[in-house]
Amino acid sequence: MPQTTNPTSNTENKKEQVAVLGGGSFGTAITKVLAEKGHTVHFWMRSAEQVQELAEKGTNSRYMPGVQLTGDIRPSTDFSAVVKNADAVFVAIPSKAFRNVIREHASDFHDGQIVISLTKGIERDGFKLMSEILQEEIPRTRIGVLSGPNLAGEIVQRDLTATVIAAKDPDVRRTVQNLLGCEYFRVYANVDIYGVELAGALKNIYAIVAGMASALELGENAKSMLITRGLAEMSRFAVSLGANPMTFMGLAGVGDLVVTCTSSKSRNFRVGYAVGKGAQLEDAVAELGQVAEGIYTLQLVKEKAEDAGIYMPLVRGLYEILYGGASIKAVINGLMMAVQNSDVEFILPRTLTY
Ligand SMILES: NC(=O)c1ccc[n+]([C@@H]2O[C@H](COP(=O)([O-])OP(=O)(O)OC[C@H]3O[C@@H](n4cnc5c(N)ncnc54)[C@H](O)[C@@H]3O)[C@@H](O)[C@H]2O)c1
Ligand SMILES: O=P(O)(O)OC[C@H](O)CO
Repeated sequence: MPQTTNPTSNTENKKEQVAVLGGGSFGTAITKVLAEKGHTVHFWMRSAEQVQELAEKGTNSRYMPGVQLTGDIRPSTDFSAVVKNADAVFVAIPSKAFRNVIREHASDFHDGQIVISLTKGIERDGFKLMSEILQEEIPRTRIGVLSGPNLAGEIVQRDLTATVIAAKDPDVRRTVQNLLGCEYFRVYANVDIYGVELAGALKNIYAIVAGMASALELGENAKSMLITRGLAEMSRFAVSLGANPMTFMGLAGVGDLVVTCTSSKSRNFRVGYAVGKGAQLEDAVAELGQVAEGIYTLQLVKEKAEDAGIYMPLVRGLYEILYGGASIKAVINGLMMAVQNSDVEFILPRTLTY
């Protein structure tokens, strides 16, 4: 008989030793969730001042102003000490620095250790995702990625959300569900690491587009059209690179795309909004003071799509605006007047008449 009622919680409450690498907004948010679940969190930050502030006051005012962290949190600049005794390691280092940090400290990780990337970006050289970097630099570990509609500023307020752990090893998936799952944070599972990770990186591009549309007050219908065509475009791209299209139906796909394209709490959305209001890209990024991965992902995806012959009109249009000096109005007009084609190309193939 199919089960029609909710089973009781499958979350265990065993206390573990865990490590978080990266003292920015998301590293801080995940540290808070883990510490509130009772785990001992060894928290690596590169800034000695931030370590001191967290140790003395329980705050990270540079990245999470006004948020009090409680529980057994052990901040440190000593990478080796942080990683040494951890059963699982969560990595929240921006994509630009990710490989260097892992490579420099590769010998600190131990065989079979669980290492989970929280980073939503792509490496320029070779178009590598963070799980691929982990595989190359620390192949003795067990690798996974975590991605979903997870605005750090909401998680630290204990606002309800969910995420996805993608890993090949079922023990890694179960362990991460147990480590993080709680009354405000649910963890769903997937095996499509590449799809989950690509979805998290690609949605940042469309969040910039959506921020721009919001600044220009294009309307609610336009917002919906952009999100849906963004989904079509990102899944077309990911599938051509080997991801499973169904992943884009889940929290790491639609879920994350919707939140970042509709919320001014998203840094990528905010950059798009500022440019839509007339700011220069460099000024918008400087004003943000935090990472907006979509700026870099856009360049890499545009190049990759052109090399592979993948049709990505929103990516191309945004690139022309941000890096080619095109007017937003001309790009919108070009997009609206392009060949009208299939809605869902997995049902009705696109006609290649352009
Ligand atoms: N903030 C969110 O809501 C959120 C949610 C999910 C995923 N993410 C992803 O998490 C990753 C990290 O983003 P964030 O929001 O924490 O960024 P952030 O801008 O808030 O912080 C970046 C952190 O990285 C550190 N850092 C930068 N270069 C470093 C280096 N060379 N060595 C060591 N540390 C370095 C900075 O000191 C800072 O602590 C990004 O890929 C982002 O897409 C963020
Ligand atoms: O603030 P952003 O735009 O980096 O988005 C944060 C998270 O990825 C939302 O899930």
